[in-house]
Amino acid sequence: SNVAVYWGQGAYQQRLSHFCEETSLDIINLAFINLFPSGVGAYPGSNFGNQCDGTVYAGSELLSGCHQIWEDIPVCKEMGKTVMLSIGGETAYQQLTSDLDAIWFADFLWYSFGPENENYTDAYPRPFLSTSVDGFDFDIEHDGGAGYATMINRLRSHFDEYPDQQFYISGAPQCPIPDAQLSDAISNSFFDFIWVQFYNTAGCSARDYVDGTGIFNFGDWVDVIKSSSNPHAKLYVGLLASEDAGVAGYYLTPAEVYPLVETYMALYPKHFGGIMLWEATASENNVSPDGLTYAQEMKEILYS
Ligand SMILES: CNC(=O)NC(=N)Nc1ccccc1
Repeated sequence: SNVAVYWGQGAYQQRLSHFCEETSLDIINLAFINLFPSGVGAYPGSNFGNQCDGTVYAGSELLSGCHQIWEDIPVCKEMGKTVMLSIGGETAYQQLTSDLDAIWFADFLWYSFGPENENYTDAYPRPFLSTSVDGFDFDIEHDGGAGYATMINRLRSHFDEYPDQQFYISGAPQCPIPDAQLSDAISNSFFDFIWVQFYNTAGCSARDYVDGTGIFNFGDWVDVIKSSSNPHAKLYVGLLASEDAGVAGYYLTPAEVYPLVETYMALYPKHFGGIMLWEATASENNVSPDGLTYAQEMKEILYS
């Protein structure tokens, strides 16, 4: 099973290739396309922290100088990594106000960040030049609901145009069921991976499992997946990669993670996909007494 990490919002983070050389990482979510288009024809905005050179496409907040990323995605692919582009995050403006918006946004993401198509190079920018991402992740933290199923179904119709290539859709709901932002999309469009953020909502978190409080609801999420558009989607346990990576109190030490993973990997072998971590730099800076980063500790647990 896999270790997935978010990269792009880490403090003083190293460039992407540094993490793609990390054998413990399988899937890397580039965070984030953080601003949605203001309307059909408008560009979305992006933010990758300390990366890129600060230039944007005229009249937009879409970064146009992400040289480290366009140089490193091919390295990541050579290393066998799956590179996803993550939409959303914590920032303000993310709303799909109509199906036309959803379709425009999906087309923009596909022609700008998917496989290069010479029929569209003058109509859409190529922020990562000719290199393509392997799919799109939805980290929708508010204003979700309608529109996402339309957007994802549109993306999947584009995926179908490349039958010999694998493209993926993933989502990062909070642990309460139904997730206010993504439950409609999960029911009505095909997800390959669902990584639940079991680290910022009391009552259903991984911390609850360890403390014997609340009800860690991985099993209920398996039921959500079984009745979704893709009953075979893989479900990941989302965790914080260090004490200070998110809301205080939700971090689990590797020793605390071990029994949770052993239990749920055994209970749900068909759906258990692995572990998702927020986020890459926090993991890098969280080295255990035996010298392993948190992600390396997670990989050891998955293969124990
Ligand atoms: C998958 N997305 C996230 O995990 N976002 C996230 N953890 N945002 C956040 C970062 C720092 C403090 C609180 C929340």
